[in-house]
Amino acid sequence: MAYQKVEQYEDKITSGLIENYRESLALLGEDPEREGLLKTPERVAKAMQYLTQGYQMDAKAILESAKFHEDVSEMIIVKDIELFSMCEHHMLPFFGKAHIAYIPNGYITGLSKIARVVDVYSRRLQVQERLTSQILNAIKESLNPIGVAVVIEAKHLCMMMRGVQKQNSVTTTSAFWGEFEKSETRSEFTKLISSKLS
Ligand SMILES: Nc1nc2c(ncn2[C@@H]2O[C@H](COP(=O)(O)OP(=O)(O)OP(=O)(O)O)[C@@H](O)[C@H]2O)c(=O)[nH]1
Ligand SMILES: [Zn+2]
Repeated sequence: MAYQKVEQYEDKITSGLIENYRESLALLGEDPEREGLLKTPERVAKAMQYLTQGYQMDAKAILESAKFHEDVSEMIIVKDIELFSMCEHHMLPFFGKAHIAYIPNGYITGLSKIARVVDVYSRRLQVQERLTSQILNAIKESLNPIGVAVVIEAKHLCMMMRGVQKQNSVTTTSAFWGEFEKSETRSEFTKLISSKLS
């Protein structure tokens, strides 16, 4: 019964979005009834729901679902994690890579969970700075590590295909906590994320 109610609620949201996109097409000067656009409002509604599904996800639950006791005290780095998000100002994509490190304090998490946390926060309307700090905070609060570092490099379509129209600028944001606030730990991390696998 409860499940049915959730389903009905989700259907209502989807049909509301479809109606809105149909109207938007007309307002933009298109004919929503022409063949190629008939299913477009539905496709866009589904795409937008997919791209914002992070609101329904719990980063800490994901990290804790594969939390293992392990006496490791070395830096663990997962780098070059692709990310696709949408800027909250223009609802246009920004995309790039995240590099994440933590130093465990008795607990590690599954490596894939680190990449999943990136998806949880990037599949929302975002600014790159907040995305960076939300990832850091989730790891910090779930694993209670000795330190966490997050660096994100991204290109923003709102700066490329409109507005200032700069095609090559890359924005780098970073957040460091704990041991990574020390310059030697931070530089070891920076050195390791810049090295290429051969
Ligand atoms: N700090 C930050 N700014 C962002 C991000 N994504 C987009 N922006 C910026 O948000 C700003 C919004 O500025 P506004 O002046 O309100 O919007 P606008 O008139 O569309 O600005 P222009 O893009 O300069 O044409 C722009 O400078 C964007 O480049 C982000 O992730 N972080
Ligand atoms: Zn933007």
